[in-house]
Amino acid sequence: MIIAVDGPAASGKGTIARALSRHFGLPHLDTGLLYRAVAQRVMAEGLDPTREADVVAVCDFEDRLLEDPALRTDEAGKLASVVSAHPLVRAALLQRQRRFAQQPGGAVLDGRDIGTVIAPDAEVKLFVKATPMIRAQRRHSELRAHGSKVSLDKVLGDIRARDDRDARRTEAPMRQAADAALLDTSFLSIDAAVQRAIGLAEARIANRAQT
Ligand SMILES: Nc1ncnc2c1ncn2[C@@H]1O[C@H](COP(=O)(O)OP(=O)(O)O)[C@@H](O)[C@H]1O
Ligand SMILES: Nc1ccn([C@@H]2O[C@H](COP(=O)(O)OP(=O)(O)O)[C@@H](O)[C@H]2O)c(=O)n1
Repeated sequence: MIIAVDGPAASGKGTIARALSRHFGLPHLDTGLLYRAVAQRVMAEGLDPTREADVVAVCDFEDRLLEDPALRTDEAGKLASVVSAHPLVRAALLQRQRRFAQQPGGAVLDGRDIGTVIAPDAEVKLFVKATPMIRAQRRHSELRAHGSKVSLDKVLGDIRARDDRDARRTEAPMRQAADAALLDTSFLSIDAAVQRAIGLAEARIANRAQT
């Protein structure tokens, strides 16, 4: 069984995807980390992120890079959304994600285009959203907890710019798949959002078993 969880920054999709992975006993891939890893290599090697061919050249990296805490910074997230707009960068990361999705027994993946491009046949698809201000507050607390002094206004501005870039790009833009269930976490606690996601997933699974 493949579970696809998509949505914008700090909507709670990673929290939900990890909880679904535990609940159903499936391996989980945070696909945003792949783009963050590419961004990290672009920074480390002093490359120009707008030069598609140069970025493609750093798309082949080992899994252990995904554990680097530097990938979690705001800069890496922002640059990830610049490099992820290049069609050839997306193509270079596609098979890695499909292989993970199609492993025997299934998997949970979260990102922007899992339900639309990576695993369009996923049995369960969720699109997680929350208002930009609530997402900015969540990301702001997270960054503050890691020692950043960034202001809420700056985080909100970055989130809006990233939403815009991710939704407007021509290749695999962020959007809700036609058959994805929408989950608005704006006014839900983490526990409530997770319970709602498990309920939606189980309803989908039961529904498919009947048809
Ligand atoms: N429903 C929620 N209510 C409050 N905080 C949440 C909720 N869901 C997630 N968070 C917190 O918001 C931050 C971003 O969540 P995360 O799951 O990493 O989002 P995403 O993967 O969409 O970027 C984390 O600090 C997480 O603990
Ligand atoms: N499947 C995916 C996942 C992430 N991304 C890009 O990678 C960036 C960082 O993704 P992320 O999921 O780590 O970001 P957060 O939602 O955690 O802030 C996004 O803004 C997208 O531009 C993508 O294009 N496709």
